[in-house]
Amino acid sequence: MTQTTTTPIIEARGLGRKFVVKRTVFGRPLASVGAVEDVTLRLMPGETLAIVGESGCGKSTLGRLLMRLIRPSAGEVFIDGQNVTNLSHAAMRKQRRHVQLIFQDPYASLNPRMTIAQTIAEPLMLHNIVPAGQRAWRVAELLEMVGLRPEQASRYPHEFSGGQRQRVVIARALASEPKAIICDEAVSALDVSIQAQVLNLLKDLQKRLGLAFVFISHDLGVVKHIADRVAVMYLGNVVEMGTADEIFAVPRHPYTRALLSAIPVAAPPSHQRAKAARLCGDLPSPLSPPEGCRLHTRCPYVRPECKTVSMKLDVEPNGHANACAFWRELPAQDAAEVAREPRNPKLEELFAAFEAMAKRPAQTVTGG
Ligand SMILES: Nc1ncnc2c1ncn2[C@@H]1O[C@H](COP(=O)(O)OP(=O)(O)OP(=O)(O)O)[C@@H](O)[C@H]1O
Repeated sequence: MTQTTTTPIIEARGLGRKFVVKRTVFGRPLASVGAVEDVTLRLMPGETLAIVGESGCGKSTLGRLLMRLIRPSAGEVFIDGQNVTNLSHAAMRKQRRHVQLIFQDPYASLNPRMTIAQTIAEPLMLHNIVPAGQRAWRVAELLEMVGLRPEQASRYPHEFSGGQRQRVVIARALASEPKAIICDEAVSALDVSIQAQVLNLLKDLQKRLGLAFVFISHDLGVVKHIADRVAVMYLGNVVEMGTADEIFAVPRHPYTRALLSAIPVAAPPSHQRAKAARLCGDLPSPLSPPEGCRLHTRCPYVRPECKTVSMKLDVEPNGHANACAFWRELPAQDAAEVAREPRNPKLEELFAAFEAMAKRPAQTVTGG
C-alpha cells in the first residue's frame, strides 16, 4: 500500500493500559493501576511531540505502548498506517524497525562486552539493512552522523563519557533507519551543557533525516525548546494537548498552569502568582484515582460538578485539546501570569549554547 505523506508515523486511538498490582491466592486480579487511560494522539512525520507530567503519570508506559513494546489493555496503535495492536512478536520485530526507543541511562542500554562497532552493527544485521561487506563503512558513517570519530568504533562503552554514550545509543537507533524515535528522559541524566549538545544533535538529525520524535520529559524548560506539540499527562490521562507555542503562552488546563508555574524561576514568584497556579495536597494513589475529573482533589479552581464530569478532551477548531470542562471560566490573568514566568538562567544558558552551536559547522565530539 502506498502511504501519503499525511499518514501519521504513530497513531494511538483510545489507548489504555492497566497493570495488575495485587492478586488473590488463586491468581485472580485484586487491584490494578490504570497507568494509561483513553489516550488518542498522532505523531506526524518530522515533528516532535513532547509528553510531560509528574513522575508516575504514565509517560513511560505510554511511550512503550506507542511502539508496542507492551500490549494495550484497550484501544489501538498504528505504526506507519498499519494496525499493530495485535501483531505477533515476530511481525512486531519487523515493524519496530520504524520506531526506536532511547532511554535515560545510556550505560544500561549498551552491552559492556560489545564494542561500539558491534553494538551499532547489530540492527544492521538484524534487519539486513546493508550487505555484510558494507557494515563497517555504515558504522563509520553513523558514528560521524552523531559527532563521534570512526576510529572510536573499536572502543567499549566504559571508555566513553555519558554524553558520548548517549550519542552511541542514538547511532544504534539510527542504524535501523527509523521514521521515529521515542526519547524517554533521554537527556535528563546529563549535565546542562551536554544536554544542549545532545538536544542540538537530535534537532539536527531531525532536519537532515526527517525524523519524528516523541520526547518524554518531566523538564518543561527543555521541552519548550524542542517540542512542536506538547501532551500534558495527569494520572494516566492526557489533560491538554496543543502546539508548544500555545501551551506555553496560553495554558488552558489548571494542571498545565501548575506545571508551568513549577519551572524554576530566577526570582521567587509573588504570593499572588504562586496561589493562582498552586495545586493542593499530594498526588492521589493511582490505585484509587478520584472519580470525575482526576485533578479535582487538588485543583485550585474546583467546583462541585468536577466530581462527576468526564475527562473527555474538548477540542478547539485549531486542534488544541483540553480536559477541563470549565476552562473558559477560569481567570484568564492566571494563565497570563504563568506564561510570563521568567525562566531558569541555567536553562537560558543551555539554549543560548544550543543556538550558537547550530550556527557552527559540524564537528566531532571529543569531550561530552
Ligand atoms: N510493570 C508495572 N507493573 C505495575 N505497575 C506499573 C508498571 N509499570 C508502571 N506501573 C505504574 O503505572 C503508573 C505509571 O508509571 P510510568 O512509569 O509510566 O510513569 P512515568 O510518568 O513514566 O513516571 P517516571 O517519570 O517516574 O518514570 C505508576 O503508578 C507505576 O507505578
